[in-house]
Amino acid sequence: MEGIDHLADERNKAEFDVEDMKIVWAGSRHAFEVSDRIARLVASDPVFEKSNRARLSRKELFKSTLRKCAHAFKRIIELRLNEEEAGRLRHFIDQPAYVDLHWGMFVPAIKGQGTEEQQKKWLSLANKMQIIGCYAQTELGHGSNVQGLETTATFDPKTDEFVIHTPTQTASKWWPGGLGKVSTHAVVYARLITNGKDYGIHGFIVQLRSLEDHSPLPNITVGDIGTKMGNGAYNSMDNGFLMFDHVRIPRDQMLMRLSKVTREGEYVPSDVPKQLVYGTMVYVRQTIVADASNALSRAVCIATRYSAVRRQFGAHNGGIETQVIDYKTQQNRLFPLLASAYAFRFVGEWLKWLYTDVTERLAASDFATLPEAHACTAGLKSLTTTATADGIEECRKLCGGHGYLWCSGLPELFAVYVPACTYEGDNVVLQLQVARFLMKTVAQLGSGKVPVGTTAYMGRAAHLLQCRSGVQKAEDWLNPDAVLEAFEARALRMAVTCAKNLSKFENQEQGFQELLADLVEAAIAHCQLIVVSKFIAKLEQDIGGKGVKKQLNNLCYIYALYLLHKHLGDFLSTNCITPKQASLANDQLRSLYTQVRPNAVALVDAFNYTDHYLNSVLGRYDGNVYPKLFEEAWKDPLNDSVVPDGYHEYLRPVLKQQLRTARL
Ligand SMILES: CCCCCCCCCCCCCCC/C=C/C(=O)SCCNC(=O)CCNC(=O)[C@H](O)C(C)(C)COP(=O)(O)OP(=O)(O)OC[C@H]1O[C@@H](n2cnc3c(N)ncnc32)[C@H](O)[C@@H]1OP(=O)(O)O
Ligand SMILES: Cc1cc2nc3c(=O)[nH]c(=O)nc-3n(C[C@H](O)[C@H](O)[C@H](O)COP(=O)(O)OP(=O)(O)OC[C@H]3O[C@@H](n4cnc5c(N)ncnc54)[C@H](O)[C@@H]3O)c2cc1C
Repeated sequence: MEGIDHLADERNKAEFDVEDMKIVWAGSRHAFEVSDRIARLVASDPVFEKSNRARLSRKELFKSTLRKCAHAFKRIIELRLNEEEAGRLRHFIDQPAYVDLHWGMFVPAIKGQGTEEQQKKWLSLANKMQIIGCYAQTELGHGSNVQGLETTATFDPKTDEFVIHTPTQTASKWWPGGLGKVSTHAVVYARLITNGKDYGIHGFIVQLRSLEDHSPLPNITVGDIGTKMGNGAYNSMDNGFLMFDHVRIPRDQMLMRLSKVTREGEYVPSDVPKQLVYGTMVYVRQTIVADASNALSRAVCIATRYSAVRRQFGAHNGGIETQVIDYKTQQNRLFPLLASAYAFRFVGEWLKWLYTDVTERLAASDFATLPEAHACTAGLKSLTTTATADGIEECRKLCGGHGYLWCSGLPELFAVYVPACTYEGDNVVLQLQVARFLMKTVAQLGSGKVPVGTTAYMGRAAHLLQCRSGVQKAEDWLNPDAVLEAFEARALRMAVTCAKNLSKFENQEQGFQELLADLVEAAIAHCQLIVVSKFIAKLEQDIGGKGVKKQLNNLCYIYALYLLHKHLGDFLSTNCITPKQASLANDQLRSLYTQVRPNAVALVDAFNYTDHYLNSVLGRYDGNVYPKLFEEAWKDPLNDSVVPDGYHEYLRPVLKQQLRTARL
């Protein structure tokens, strides 16, 4: 059976050019070539082997992670990989590690919040990994409420130093990745106190461990917070705790790009918005949105290939059974996830553009788009990670019993991914930031201030608050204007209803707390509109390749109409559409599933994932699932011996006892 492509028939059915779709998925031919080359490099290197991760103890897993990171760094230098190539290398190695926080948060925090002088000093060390850093913000007692952090940094003018201190147990840093066992340094967020006054949260570079023997420096207590969910999974990461007992650092280790403390201890506030201290989180939230499509597409690739291999029922007169992918229920669960993976890819591309744009504006002291960038990164991070985590679990169920096996690749993917709903901001807390932004925008309607960017639609409130959908037949739901109008009207009406309900309260903050659940729903409706509109905008671009646009078109409308179906209550209760129009949307959705069906396997092939990256017996490229499931089963340590360890101590006596009882 080796060498046979069990999915060849599926691939032959495709009505579009997979190679062209690979370019669209990657973003450009260049991006495709880099990804393809680096993925193969990783797959062919035995050090990056990962199929045995579940069987390693925590210590073995951690050590193997250190080995992989060291080897990766060596390869980066040997092969002179540039930043883009190094990023792909880390991605395809596919093992959470301290380097994610070093490159993903420590370095960006210094870039964003350090002065030029500080950047010169610390980045030259960090870039060569002569120091390794993490991002130490969250404490045992506070994560979401950043303003509630308790760690203090008190300026001592006598010595020109800050004294970093953990005043209570709840003030202990708790969770930072890379902190537990690896980082030599951290950007520590603490309350700045000078001349007896508390100036709130600021970032400080603090050395934690000796660069000679790696032992913690005096008055620093540091360690790993313990094993996390899932075998393998995120346990390769040393999330840590950290306590300071009056640790002294030089004044110039406060990150001083935004605000400063002078030699005399005077606090010089920044002339830019103080929220820029949150800049690293905005950056990482943007990367998390881009990454959501990776995780979801991976799960969808496994579930789609396996659904084409797996057969149940439907055999007549000894014929073959039905492929489970042909069941409409399977399609109704799987294809919206396939469409979501593509949707998140394109909204991720757009968000990257928005982030670059706001960064350029900030450099030119234009802060006008910062609130929108914050709302978009927060809201889309929340929306895409929630949908991806739920989607991975749905893919596991789509694979039936075998999806529950570790070797399906899905349990570990879920366990690694699901904390994305919490880190970089709890997903509910983040949607509430969007809700605050929306309430402000609604309050300004009619004031002459024209909403722009992703809230531009609110400027057409007069129309959107009273319009009725013109859809009369199922195909009308393929009209971008009809879809956009329904999503815009729903989002606006939900936001306006919240604003109206809010205005009934004398105390606005009390009203906000009372209406939290409705506000989150309104924020989600707004974020879904962004994703739908960016997918539609993508279709308006010049996309070449045989049949590619047609497939993307189908996926775009599956995504939109699936959301419409899922949130039908919103659309009906806001009178944006009628029950008849909802039923037509459903008809159209079923028709789209039929059109996608012959292309499904090719649409996941377009992700161009190697078997190494997928690490899934069910998602193998060749579909040769059953013999490989046996191979994996035989590798399990329980099958090392025919009679298990413990038989003589614990099984035999029980069996014998039962036998004796039966004879009596
Ligand atoms: C070469 C190899 C490369 C390898 C690269 C690898 C890359 C991969 C990296 C990915 C790694 C991922 C690993 C995960 C690691 C996880 C890390 C973490 O989790 S770090 C900790 C994250 N913590 C949080 O996210 C905390 C969440 N809380 C908050 O963000 C905020 O406190 C809040 C948003 C809840 C606001 O709280 P609140 O008290 O209401 O607000 P404030 O008073 O502080 O401010 C209100 C004011 O500010 C505006 N605001 C808030 N946040 C921002 C922001 N980020 N940007 C701009 N503006 C912001 C807010 O809208 C209010 O505005 P106003 O006008 O006053 O209404
Ligand atoms: C795997 C992982 C890695 C991490 N890495 C890092 C790191 O590198 N560096 C770092 O500093 N931190 C890190 N964190 C911490 C992370 O950022 C926080 O856990 C996260 O911000 C959530 O904060 P919390 O734990 O305080 O949750 P809480 O705020 O305690 O949330 C608990 C519940 O309360 C609800 N809730 C909280 N506030 C509100 C509100 N205002 N309104 C309504 N509901 C609310 C939430 O929705 C949630 O349901 C990591 C966490 C994890 C899980």
